Amino acid sequence: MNSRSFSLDFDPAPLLACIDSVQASRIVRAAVDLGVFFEFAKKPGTAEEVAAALGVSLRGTRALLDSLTALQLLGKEKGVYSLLPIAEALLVPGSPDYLGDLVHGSVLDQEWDHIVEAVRKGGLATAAEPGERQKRAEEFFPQLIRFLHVANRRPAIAAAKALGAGTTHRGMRVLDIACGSGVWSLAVAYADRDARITAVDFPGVLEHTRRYGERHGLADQYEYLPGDIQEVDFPENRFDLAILGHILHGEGEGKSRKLLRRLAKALRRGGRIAILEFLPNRERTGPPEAVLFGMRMFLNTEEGGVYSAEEYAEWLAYVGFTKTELVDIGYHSPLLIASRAEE
Ligand SMILES: C[S@@+](CC[C@H](N)C(=O)[O-])C[C@H]1O[C@@H](n2cnc3c(N)ncnc32)[C@H](O)[C@@H]1O
Repeated sequence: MNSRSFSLDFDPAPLLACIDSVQASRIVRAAVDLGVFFEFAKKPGTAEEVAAALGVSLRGTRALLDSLTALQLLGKEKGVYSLLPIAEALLVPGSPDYLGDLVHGSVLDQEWDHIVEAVRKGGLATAAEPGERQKRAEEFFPQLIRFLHVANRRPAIAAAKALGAGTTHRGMRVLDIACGSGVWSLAVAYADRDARITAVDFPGVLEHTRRYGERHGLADQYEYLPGDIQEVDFPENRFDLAILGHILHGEGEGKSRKLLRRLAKALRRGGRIAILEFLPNRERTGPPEAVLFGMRMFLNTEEGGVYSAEEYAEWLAYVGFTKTELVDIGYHSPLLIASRAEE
């Protein structure tokens, strides 16, 4: 017989959370597939009414609707369920910020199924000719920027405030590098009617940027510079602010440093660089979102990775931006503002 023992000398929660983590996404995916949010967009209803409308079981509908309520996507009062604003904006098909198709498994997540192979081989991303890189980007990024336009919108408002848009820094000339939807510069344009934005991205993505600008009534503050950020000519000595929102992680150290050197020339006296990035600590032991994002970069890119605030500060100092300030904008990606010390 074994000796008497029953203790567990550690907290199993970190692993249990990993094992359980699939639940929420599968519940939301099922609700999207069954048309639950579309049904509630017509009117609130009881489980009985929704089950009848969707032609599915009452027991399953109750479990699903209660789960969605616990996940804070539906409200429930006296047995009647209704969409909360988050579900109305993000999960009803046809909404401008619809993300339901992404919950359903998207191009953004395909690489995770090949993680074992990637770790064995040292990566999955294959080198691409410049034209091919642009083609891949123009296919992949329109979907990602739809997600980022929602995820980054509130942090962008906080960042624009921290950058003094419309207050201490009126009428800034802003270069939004690899702008995607333009979410970070749109917040600056919204805060300051006199701000002027030059948006840089691949031409096929800039078509989307233009539409976001129009949607928010801010398009008249924009001009566009299409091309590869590593090759396009930036006008020299022209800008007050260069925004690098979630781009350096994909470029990796060598290309990021090269880009920063070119941006330093594009900025005029007093100009600043704003970096929005996942920032792991230097040992890369946390925060978890930042470190795990490094795994995503390993899977999706040839050279990308995550870098600490100290590493970015070193790269920035090398191109003359020796003053750096880290601002908490209530997000997994803080705002790093860099300027030249003498200014
Ligand atoms: C992760 S998204 C970030 C978008 C936006 N800055 C944000 O934070 O929401 C990366 C963007 O960089 C663009 N991009 C990536 N590599 C690029 C390159 N070499 N030249 C131009 N744009 C590029 C993509 O098209 C995409 O819009």
